[in-house]
Amino acid sequence: MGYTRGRDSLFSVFQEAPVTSNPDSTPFAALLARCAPEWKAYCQHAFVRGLADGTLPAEAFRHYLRQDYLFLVHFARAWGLAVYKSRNLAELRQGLDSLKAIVDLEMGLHVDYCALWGIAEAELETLPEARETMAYTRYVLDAGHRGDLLDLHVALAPCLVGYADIARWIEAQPFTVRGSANPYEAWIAMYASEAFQAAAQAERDWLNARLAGQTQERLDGLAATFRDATRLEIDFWQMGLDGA
Ligand SMILES: Cc1ncc(C[n+]2csc(CCO)c2C)c(N)n1
Repeated sequence: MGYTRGRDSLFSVFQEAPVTSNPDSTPFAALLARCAPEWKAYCQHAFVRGLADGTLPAEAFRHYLRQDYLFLVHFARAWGLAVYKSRNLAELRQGLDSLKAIVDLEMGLHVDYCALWGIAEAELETLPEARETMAYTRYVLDAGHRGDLLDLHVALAPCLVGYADIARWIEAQPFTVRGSANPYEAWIAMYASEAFQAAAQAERDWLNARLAGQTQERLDGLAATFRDATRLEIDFWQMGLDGA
């Protein structure tokens, strides 16, 4: 998968913000702390544990991969919405670059990866959409429609930042199996890669810059959005397990 291709390729578009020095006292860390139970349930879900030790049933992973194709289509639309919600050229460029990265690169990589798991592109194009996919993707789009660019980014954060945290959590577990003994090695390596981790950090940095100085009332609303999106990520994992 392409995230391991290097810092100047797929995720370079996310890497403009400076690196944070103390991630534990940032506004984004405070937002995360308010959703700690949901974040833990998401990052340490049974699906994630199955990826880590390689025991996840292949059919659960296939169901997840199929629905993730549809997820990515709507995720691309969300970046299109970010373009629309932009107020200056820098924001326009950020949204457009992310949109282009998904449409021109990530979708193709996902289709290739699905093929390795025996899922043909023709099947992906005619898939019925699961309710969990609908709920999550339309929630994110609605958060962006009714709010501004910050609301949209907060709704998208569990996706980008979450998968980075998940990969790091997997790497730290004693039961994790790495290498060819684990059929999910490529998935783990992609999200654990330096390029992907840097992209997630760039998003944390962007959020920290925007969250700083917001009123308590505004932060309450954003925490609710972040919590909802995290709950919908939990449902997405569960959908994978239930599909097996
Ligand atoms: C349900 C679900 N949630 C998160 C991701 C991860 N993800 C999807 S797009 C993207 C980032 C940048 O374009 C990332 C990290 C996923 N694949 N599926």
